[in-house]
Amino acid sequence: MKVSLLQLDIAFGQPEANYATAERVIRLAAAGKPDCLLLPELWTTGYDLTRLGEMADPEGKEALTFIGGLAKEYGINIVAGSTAWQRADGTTNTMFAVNREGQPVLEYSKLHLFRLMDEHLYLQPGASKGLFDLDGISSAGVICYDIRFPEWIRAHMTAGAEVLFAAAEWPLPRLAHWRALLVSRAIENQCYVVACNRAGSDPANVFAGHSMIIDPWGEILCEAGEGEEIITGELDLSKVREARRQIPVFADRRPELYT
Ligand SMILES: NC(=O)CCC(=O)C(=O)O
Repeated sequence: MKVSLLQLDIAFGQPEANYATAERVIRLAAAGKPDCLLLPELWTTGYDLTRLGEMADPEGKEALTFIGGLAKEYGINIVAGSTAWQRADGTTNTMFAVNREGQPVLEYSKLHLFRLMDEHLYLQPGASKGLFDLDGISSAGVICYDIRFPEWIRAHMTAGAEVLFAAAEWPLPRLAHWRALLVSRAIENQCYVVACNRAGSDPANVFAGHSMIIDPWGEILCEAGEGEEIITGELDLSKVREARRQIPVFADRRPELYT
């Protein structure tokens, strides 16, 4: 599977401008004929939390239609990072994915809200797993701060996932954490980690970029710099099976002792 990561800069609180950027960059990336694209977290609005309720997309319909249309036009899978969805009980930070026919295959709302960036004041947390199937590959999706919770990622891996897609707006001061956490999630779960961060800044943060693809042995296959960039890498799923065969971590677990 060939995957392209779209490390976009995001205009603060300007969905129209961000849709235009996303369309331009998706068309550019799709020309390279990847099997799958990945976008960052909250790419339609950025972290304009005080206005997020006004800008949130009712049940994600606008974003789903937009991304679904492009996926179908190019015949590619799109793991569409996350956008703000308006629900009956508030706003969620929701990741979604569509298949080559433009049909939704994933809807996952960020489970752990990041207090340092005030998410808990404006967002409702999700409550279900981000498992999905992409061209027959068992996959999982998580959003930014969720990568700090290894037990949550493990719950997806014990359910069979082989690829972890992460969408983020991760600030530059914690770049070292971003890299170490992602590499750790890949090694401990013997899976591919495909992680797309944003570039640029907003009134409160400078973001780290450094989107990357990591293989099941923890080797970084490709990594962006800090600016806007598209990076592309190939996943070879036989490497997941080989790593899990050589070091049978999943068979050796003793979960009855872990609580
Ligand atoms: N958008 C986020 O969830 C940021 C998470 C983060 O920066 C962290 O250190 O964790």
